[in-house]
Amino acid sequence: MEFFRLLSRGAKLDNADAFGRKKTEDKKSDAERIVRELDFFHTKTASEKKSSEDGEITKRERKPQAKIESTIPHRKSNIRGSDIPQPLASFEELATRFEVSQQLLGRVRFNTPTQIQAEVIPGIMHDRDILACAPTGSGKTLAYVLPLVQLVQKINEEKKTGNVKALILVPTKELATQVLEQFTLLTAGGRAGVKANILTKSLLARLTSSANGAAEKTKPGDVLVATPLRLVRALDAIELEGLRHLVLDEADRLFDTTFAEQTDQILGAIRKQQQDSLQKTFLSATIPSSVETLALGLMVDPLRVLISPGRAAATVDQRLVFAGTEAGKLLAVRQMVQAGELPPPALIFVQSVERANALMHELVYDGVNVDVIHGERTESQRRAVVERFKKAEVWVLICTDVFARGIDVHGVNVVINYDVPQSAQAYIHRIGRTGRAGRTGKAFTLFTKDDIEAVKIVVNVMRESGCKVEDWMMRMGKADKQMKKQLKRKPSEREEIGTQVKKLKAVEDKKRKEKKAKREEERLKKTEKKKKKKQKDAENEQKDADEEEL
Ligand SMILES: Nc1ncnc2c1ncn2[C@@H]1O[C@H](COP(=O)(O)OP(=O)(O)OP(=O)(O)O)[C@@H](O)[C@H]1O
Repeated sequence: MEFFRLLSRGAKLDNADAFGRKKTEDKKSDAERIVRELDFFHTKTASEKKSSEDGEITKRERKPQAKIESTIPHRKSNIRGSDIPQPLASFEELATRFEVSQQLLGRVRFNTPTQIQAEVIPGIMHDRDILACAPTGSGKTLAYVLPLVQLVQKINEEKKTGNVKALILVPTKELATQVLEQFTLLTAGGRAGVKANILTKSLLARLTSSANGAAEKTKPGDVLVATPLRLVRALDAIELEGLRHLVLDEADRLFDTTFAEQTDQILGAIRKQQQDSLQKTFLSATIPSSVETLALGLMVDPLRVLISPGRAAATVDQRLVFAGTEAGKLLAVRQMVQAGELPPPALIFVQSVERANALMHELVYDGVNVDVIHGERTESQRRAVVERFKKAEVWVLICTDVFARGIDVHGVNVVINYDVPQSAQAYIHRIGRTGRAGRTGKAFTLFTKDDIEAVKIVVNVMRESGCKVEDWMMRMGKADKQMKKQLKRKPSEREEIGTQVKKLKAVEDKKRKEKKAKREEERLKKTEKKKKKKQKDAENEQKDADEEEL
């Protein structure tokens, strides 16, 4: 049973009303009921999987459901599931425990695994399904890229088919590029016997013509990194038989309303074509309980790794700034620029494309080295902007939520939420663009008197993350549930950015036009005067000539 059909009956908890669900229904019991019905990957029949630690091959019967059997409370992370593998103390340990080659280990640029890597890497090496939640910037990408390179290398050594062995699904093209970069690094650009590709427009075209017999055979690569919409278009052209690993990076985003239908189609196609058992890894810095229930329902005997769930990265210093009005927000940003409180690289998040463009015009007017990224820019424009931002050719990047997830730009110092984000998840991901990989960063959220409800959500995250919360913030109370849903669905209505400036400009323009008209009038008068004088002179000359003749 496809999860989308089930979702449309009620498990799409974040946007339940859009699916016609009664508001009063109990989310949790609904999701649990759906999970009971779900058998997406036919996992209820016991399947045997290989597991190899210390070179030893063991056979294990996989269990059908998300059964929490043990927890290890002494670990800093909260990891649950049966037969929990030992965490990884060092990358070197991979050589002895899982026969990972020194060449591959040599390409890892770090000495010690992060907490999430310590748990997820052995989990994937043991062929376990994993649901992982860990803060932004904690190294979740390497946690799956490293073991997958090793495992796919092994598969290729045994039998090279050219089919996809590992599929990585991500919500944006920028994130896909970033993930591919990690694969490229660890596979030495494909020289290590594993070829990774992004599903680009041109690869999609080649795959489609090759499937239609119109062009020579094209293979997608051993590892394919794709965004949902493009992958849906490629489904008929890709052989998924032999697919052994599936990763949903930013899993909660892939299950939300924007992508749910496409993710469902992809999972349906995998189920149809893929014969062997499939190892699944779902990760995000935010996994709401509804998504957790749903994800666990798609897994077999999963490991659930929860590191500071629902919290923003502890390395981000979070501040709230009351700006009074929309015009006050612009003024606040201008003051920050002048006071040097926006050391580059910096990101400014707004809630819409129009607002991103408007804010950019304002800051360009002030001489700030700024650019903009949003969903209405072309793919090549987006790529170029990210490149320029990474090279510090752009100091301040204004973005919509397209840039909020997964993007890892070295050393972003400050994130400004020019518009208060619409959910706790959006807030956590946006501010997580700074304070990454152990570095510190600052996040400012500007708000007006109309943002009080949305700010309550931010205050709650701040409190949960252990941030200093002032008394006045505590007195705001909790956000209303209904309000939260409403906010998630639709951003707040706001006065246009730069309205005040526009008014001033309009007055100036009017004055300028009046001056110009006056100058023109004077010029015309002068010309007329000159003309008349010329005419008079000519008449006088004629008169003189006539008199001389007489
Ligand atoms: N073991 C490690 N030690 C130090 N730095 C690391 C380690 N592993 C990864 N990093 C670095 O940490 C940064 C963040 O990693 P990554 O982008 O994978 O984070 P993430 O957890 O996926 O974040 P997000 O939730 O925002 O997507 C990257 O620059 C990466 O190179």
